[in-house]
Amino acid sequence: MADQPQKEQLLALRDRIDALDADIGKLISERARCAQQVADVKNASGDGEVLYYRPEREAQVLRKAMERNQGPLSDEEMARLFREIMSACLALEQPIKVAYLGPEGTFTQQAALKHFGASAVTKPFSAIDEVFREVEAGAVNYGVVPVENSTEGVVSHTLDNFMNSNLKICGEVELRVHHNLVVSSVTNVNSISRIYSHGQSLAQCRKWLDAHYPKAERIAVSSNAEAARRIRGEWNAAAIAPTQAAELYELEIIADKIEDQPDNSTRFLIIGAEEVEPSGDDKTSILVAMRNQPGALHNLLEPFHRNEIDLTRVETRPSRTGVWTYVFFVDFNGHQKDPVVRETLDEVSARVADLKVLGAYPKAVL
Ligand SMILES: C=C(O[C@@H]1C=C(C(=O)O)C=C[C@H]1O)C(=O)O
Repeated sequence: MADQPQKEQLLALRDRIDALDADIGKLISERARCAQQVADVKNASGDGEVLYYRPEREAQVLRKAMERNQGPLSDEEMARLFREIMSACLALEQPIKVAYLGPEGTFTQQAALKHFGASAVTKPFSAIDEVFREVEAGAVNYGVVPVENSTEGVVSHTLDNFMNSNLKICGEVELRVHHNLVVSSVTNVNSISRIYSHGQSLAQCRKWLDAHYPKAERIAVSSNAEAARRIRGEWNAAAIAPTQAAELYELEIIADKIEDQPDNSTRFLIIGAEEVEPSGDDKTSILVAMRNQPGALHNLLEPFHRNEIDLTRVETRPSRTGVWTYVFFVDFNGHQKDPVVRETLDEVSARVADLKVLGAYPKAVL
């Protein structure tokens, strides 16, 4: 092959790719037919509402795709391809409807696409409460809301919503978050005196802004995408926004990756009405209300420690009721149906004023 002219080599390789594509196409169709048959089976045995989307099964499919992978594609790249194949297959069973904290172009939309794939029908809402309400009303199957950022900490509004909601956490998504300084076609880049963004994004770029735009006024708005939309009519304004929002609103990126922490990332939760079965590598989130007494936190955490359950997060919020002083959000490794987790939760329940399992769900795969 080495002494073949380049043109012939390329022709031969392209023939080979065409043949492989034909095989891949056939196999994908066969897979899609199987998914349709799964739907038939689910319909035949289902009394009442049929569950087409199975988060635990999807996590297993993605993990297997990564384990099988021998390269040259990275495990993540391989899983992403399978993510889209599954998304398209599920859409044959039933297109999944997902509400997210919008508007279009936000990181939450990226998280929704990353988790459900491009065949999901996604709908933006302008507040976290509205996303919860939409899922509660059954207008959509799932919702996507941000919950914590690696630089700025917790998104308290999301946690507060769980106090008054019966929705379950069905999954989590992690997203590397990069910020850009963007301007519109009417901006005079030498006289930027206002910078719009979401409060969290402004905070995540604080040092960069101090160094480069110390005099500009920083204005917090409801989302990065809203910031991007706003500057289109202001000659002296810039926005901090994700690349997607810059593209959507036809803005120019004048500085990229301006976040202070290079590994800046945000975690999102998938909320839904149904509990999720164990996938083999899961997390559980609980909400605990406690009376203010000495040793209360130790009492809560001790059973986890004794049973060797890894806590991944402990967050405190004011309870907003006179009765309880503290409310804790605790995440830990394991599924609420694992025997050791069940025993631990029973023990903890007996020690606190109230305990609610917010959900057990597959750990983020991608
Ligand atoms: C095919 C199924 O239904 C859906 C589609 C899946 C797929 O394409 O692999 C996996 C889980 C479900 O979300 C199933 O339950 O196995």
